[in-house]
Amino acid sequence: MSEQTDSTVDAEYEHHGGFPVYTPVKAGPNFGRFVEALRRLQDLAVSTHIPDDVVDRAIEQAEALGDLLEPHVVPEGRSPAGFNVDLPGRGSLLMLPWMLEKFDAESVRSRGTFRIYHRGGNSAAHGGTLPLLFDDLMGMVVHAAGHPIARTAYLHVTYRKITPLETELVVEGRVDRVDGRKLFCSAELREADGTLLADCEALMVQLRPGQP
Ligand SMILES: CCCCCCCCCCCCCCCC(=O)SCCNC(=O)CCNC(=O)[C@H](O)C(C)(C)COP(=O)(O)OP(=O)(O)OC[C@H]1O[C@@H](n2cnc3c(N)ncnc32)[C@H](O)[C@@H]1OP(=O)(O)O
Repeated sequence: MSEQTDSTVDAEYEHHGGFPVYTPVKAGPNFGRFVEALRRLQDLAVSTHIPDDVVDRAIEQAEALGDLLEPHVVPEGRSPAGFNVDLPGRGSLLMLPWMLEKFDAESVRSRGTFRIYHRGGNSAAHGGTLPLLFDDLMGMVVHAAGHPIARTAYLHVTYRKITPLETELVVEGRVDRVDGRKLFCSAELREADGTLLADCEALMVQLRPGQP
């Protein structure tokens, strides 16, 4: 997405608080592969015990990669990262690398796995990675249901069972109730066979004009 300068394109944008107007920045053909290569590095960074000489070579190569990328830094909203729905995690390295499979006013559903770099204790997904999944989902739920951008006021996650790594899981959420600016949302994380792993209740609050 990039900042939109033509204010006539979306007159509704006055309702999106202080958010800038975004338009899609399409990822190039190899951008998904680039992000996946970085995710693989994250998996390896938390699951290897490498000898010092390999650490030194890895630092050299990682720093060289940083130098290659640095000149291409752009302002928020002008990178393809995070806004390409045909890529896992919409092409964002921060987001869970999941694929959207339903996005409409009724609900938003996505499917994917927690990876090695999401590992918490004893091979379960780290407890902090579930709120990340749910919070990002709630942003999409609000948008899919046709509401202006809202911010998360609270996000209550209930952990029902250990969330496994490298296992295909499904998350689905929806807006349950609207009360003025308040959108009460819920979501569940399940295994492929429907077993409930965690659920979430969130309050999303629509922003006032200019609100950050
Ligand atoms: C065409 C379009 C294309 C768009 C295409 C792009 C899509 C691109 C999507 C990007 C999507 C970004 C999604 C961001 C998702 C995050 O926000 S993630 C960041 C985590 N959240 C934050 O940082 C939020 C920080 N907190 C805040 O900014 C403010 O506290 C809030 C949440 C905006 C609320 O503040 P406020 O506006 O001053 O609200 P306030 O008047 O105090 O309260 C309003 C109502 O909510 C209630 N309330 C507020 N907080 C709570 C609470 N914690 N518990 C219970 N009740 C509460 C109040 O009691 C009040 O109720 P009523 O009296 O009206 O009944």
